[in-house]
Amino acid sequence: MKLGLIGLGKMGYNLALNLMDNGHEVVATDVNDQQVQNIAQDGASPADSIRSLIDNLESPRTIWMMVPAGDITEQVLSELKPLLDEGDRVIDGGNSNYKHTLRRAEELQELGLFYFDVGTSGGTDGARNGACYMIGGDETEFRKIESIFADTAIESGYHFAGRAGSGHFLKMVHNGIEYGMMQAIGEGFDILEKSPFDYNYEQVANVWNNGSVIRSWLMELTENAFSKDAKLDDIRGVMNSSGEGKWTVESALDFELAAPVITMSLMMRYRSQEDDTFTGKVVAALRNEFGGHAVVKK
Ligand SMILES: O=C(O)[C@H](O)[C@@H](O)[C@H](O)[C@H](O)COP(=O)(O)O
Repeated sequence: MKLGLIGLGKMGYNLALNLMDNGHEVVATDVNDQQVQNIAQDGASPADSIRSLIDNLESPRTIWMMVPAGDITEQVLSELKPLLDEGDRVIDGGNSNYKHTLRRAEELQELGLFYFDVGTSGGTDGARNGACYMIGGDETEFRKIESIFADTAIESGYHFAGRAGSGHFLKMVHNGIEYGMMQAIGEGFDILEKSPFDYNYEQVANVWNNGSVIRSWLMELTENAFSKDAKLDDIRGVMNSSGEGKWTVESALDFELAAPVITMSLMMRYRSQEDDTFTGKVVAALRNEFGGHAVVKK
């Protein structure tokens, strides 16, 4: 089918190529003109603005947004809304907070538009060669555009989860799990690193990928990383985060349930942003006060 794609970053560009490989016609735009020219050379119809993208599609239009979650998604949507006609469909393929998705879906519904939240996993390689989609929205309408997901997903790699919001909620929890799994892998290698043995981490990850209980894509990526830099000497252990883990923990708190692994993984990411902590200073000072225990001076 013919569809519009807004956002030609690492994910969007690869998705455009994937869609075209699978016989879909893509009208694409981005704030970066160079990316628009590049994708035109790769076979898409270039649009120099959102308005021109809309003008190049017939209603009911399908517009796939592959832009960063938050303010940018909000801006693109407010630019899009007045240009769309009743029955048009908007897909949010970013990692949006599901609460924002619920609000946006309602706002679009009032205008007679359909909103699909599509949590997309698998990174840039997935976007290019077969992604994993977690999809929320109107089911009848979803069935009309199902082919764009079926064709660009890995085999059995898309799931219609239910009403609007359910796709992004599912992706959020997926990412919470991702935090916990990565933290556990990191801690395991840290214990190996402090051990009296001299392990080769690439080989360790490799053997764990062959038949062990913890074999996984994350362990394959671990193996890749160690194959490039045996002790990861070139990078610092600063772990950034873009929100999904925090929202997962917020949901657990809202539901008053225990999610200690995901919560601690998130806290460890925050901790990694600081070289020293005030908490540590206070505890060290207290040990010194009550027991005369030594403190490490600056
Ligand atoms: O499933 C995926 O492909 C990932 O979850 C991806 O969507 C996520 O955005 C990044 O891994 C960064 O997430 P953090 O910045 O929160 O670590």
